[in-house]
Amino acid sequence: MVVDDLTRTYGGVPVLDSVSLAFGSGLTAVIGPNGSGKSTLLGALAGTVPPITGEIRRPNAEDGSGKSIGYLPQQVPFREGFTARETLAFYARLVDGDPDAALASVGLSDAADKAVEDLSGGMQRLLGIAQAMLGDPPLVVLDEPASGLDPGMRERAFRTAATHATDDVTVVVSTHNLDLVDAHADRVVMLARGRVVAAGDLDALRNEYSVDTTAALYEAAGRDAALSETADDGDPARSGAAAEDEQNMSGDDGDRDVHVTGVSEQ
Ligand SMILES: Nc1ncnc2c1ncn2[C@@H]1O[C@H](COP(=O)(O)OP(=O)(O)OP(=O)(O)O)[C@@H](O)[C@H]1O
Repeated sequence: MVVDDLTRTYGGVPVLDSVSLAFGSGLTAVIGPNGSGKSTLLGALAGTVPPITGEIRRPNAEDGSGKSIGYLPQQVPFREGFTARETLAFYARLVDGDPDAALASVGLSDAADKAVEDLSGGMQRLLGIAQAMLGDPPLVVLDEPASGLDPGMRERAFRTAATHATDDVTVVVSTHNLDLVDAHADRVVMLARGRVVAAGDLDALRNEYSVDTTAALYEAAGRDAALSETADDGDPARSGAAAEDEQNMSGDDGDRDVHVTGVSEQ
């Protein structure tokens, strides 16, 4: 999947600013501070947020007829009065999926006959993940799948997402749970103020920044982005990377505002 020069504004204010990315198969985690544009990017990937400018090219379902995108939005409005199994069965009929297998994949088999309104918030989240994955779409977009879940359930949600992310399937999740990114993600996109500040293979990025964890990467890339912004404030014509190199005179690769490996800003 390719995102090419995507810009989205609200009220004239850019929320995503010239974002270009290429997503490979596997699990990509989109991270960044509150309000950095993660949900907007995921909505754009899922097709619910139309870009103002730019383009998104998505993978198609294998035979061109199945579900091509599975999407878990931040809020899932399930219809009250139906059980978890009935809810998934409704969607499963549309895409030739198996509701019981989907419930089992997120550990909800025992809750199959509970009405959705009687499920806890976390269980509803897991049901949303199962619904997004029904029909095995080649692209699954999960907006904060671990939000509101206890540690065990968070782990399960990410494991389910990672298991689903095969050579043929691209799974994109947004999250603030950086330990789960360490444990499960193949690639990372970090946003700050609507811009990509780091993107690529997680191991390669950790190497590049000489850090061991995604939390440390988050700090380092955030610091670099802030430096770039300060430099840009002084002279908008200068790139952040160039300004930073001038500041620290390090003479390294000068590539610190955008990292290109696997998931890449193009
Ligand atoms: N429908 C909308 N109308 C107006 N502004 C919006 C809308 N959706 C998002 N925004 C603004 O866009 C910015 C980015 O929001 P977004 O939800 O994409 O960030 P986020 O990184 O997902 O944040 P969080 O981590 O808090 O979920 C915020 O300033 C938000 O107020």
